[in-house]
Amino acid sequence: MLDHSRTPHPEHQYLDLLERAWREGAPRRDRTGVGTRALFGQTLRIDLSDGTVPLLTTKRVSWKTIVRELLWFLDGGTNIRPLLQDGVTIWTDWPLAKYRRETGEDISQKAFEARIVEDEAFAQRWGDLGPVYGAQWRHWPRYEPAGEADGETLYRRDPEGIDQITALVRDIRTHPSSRRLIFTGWNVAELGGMALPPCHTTYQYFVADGRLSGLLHQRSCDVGLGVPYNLVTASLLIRMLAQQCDLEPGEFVWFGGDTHVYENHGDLVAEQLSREPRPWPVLRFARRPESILDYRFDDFIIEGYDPHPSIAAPIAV
Ligand SMILES: Nc1nc(=O)c2c([nH]1)NC[C@@H]1CN(c3ccc(C(=O)N[C@@H](CCC(=O)O)C(=O)O)cc3)CN21
Ligand SMILES: O=c1ccn([C@H]2C[C@H](O)[C@@H](COP(=O)(O)O)O2)c(=O)[nH]1
Repeated sequence: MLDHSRTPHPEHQYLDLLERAWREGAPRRDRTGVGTRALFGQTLRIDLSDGTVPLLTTKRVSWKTIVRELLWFLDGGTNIRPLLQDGVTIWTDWPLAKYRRETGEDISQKAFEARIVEDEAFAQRWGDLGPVYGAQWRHWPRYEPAGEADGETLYRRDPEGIDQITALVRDIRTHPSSRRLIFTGWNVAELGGMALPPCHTTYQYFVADGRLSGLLHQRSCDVGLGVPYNLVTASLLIRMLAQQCDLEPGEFVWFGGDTHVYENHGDLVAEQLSREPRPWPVLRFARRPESILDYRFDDFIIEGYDPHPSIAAPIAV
């Protein structure tokens, strides 16, 4: 293995984490039954001020998938249909497993995905993940008193709920020194209805010297597969928020809770640690959209991404 400790490329922080989790992580029998090696409470610090984004170069990471997923979150989406219409299949496993379990039908992933795309009613019934990220970010449930009956107060659910994203942009603009610039998907009351409780749990922002920094608390971190996506999502958000609030990007601080490598990712670890990082690409925006909710796929221009080839690894469901 190469010595990743001496060179300054920021990707070495990720590679070191991958290596340490694999070598020193505590063996655990996890929910999926696959088994992991886990560290607890890990930090990465990534400078975004030069316009770069932490798209790993020691394997190809599909930034287009990440952009589409982020736009789906921001649109309040919780059904996999719009993702599949854009060719994004990373969320199919959960609805598929549920469908197979409840119907006993041994449908292939391809056939299931085709059916979700073709048949809207089928998608309504089987494509929803419950009140996951999009629902909490844009429509956190709120209840208002709606009269009384039999001496009990009745409550009506506000159909719009609380839009944490719009509120965040407003607060960054009006109160940049606030210590409450936070949004979260961790709605305790609704965790039970989610296909998967949020992994990239809580986002916090900080403005100083005209720069916007962001911190992500990720409670559960699949270092091999999920973290490379999560680093990009959080960085894109910082860039979008900065653009909307007329700030420059600052630093991205990643904080991982249960930070694990799956036992079946050994080949990925060995292959990836044998590779030298290349310069990170730069993100440019094609325009300045009206609001944080108006970004389109074509607004994201990634320049200078020249990664090593992708590395296939199994996902634990
Ligand atoms: N065990 C696990 N790890 C995760 O990272 C994860 C979950 N579950 N469940 C929810 C989401 C879904 N995410 C996923 C799902 C699949 C890939 C994946 O297979 N990525 C491949 C390429 C896939 C593609 O481009 O279509 C990769 O090489 O990164 C990554 C993240 C992240 N999350
Ligand atoms: O954005 C994501 C989503 C999921 N993950 C990983 C982390 C874990 O390996 C699983 C979730 O399982 P839990 O038992 O709910 O923790 O998915 C990720 O790294 N990033």
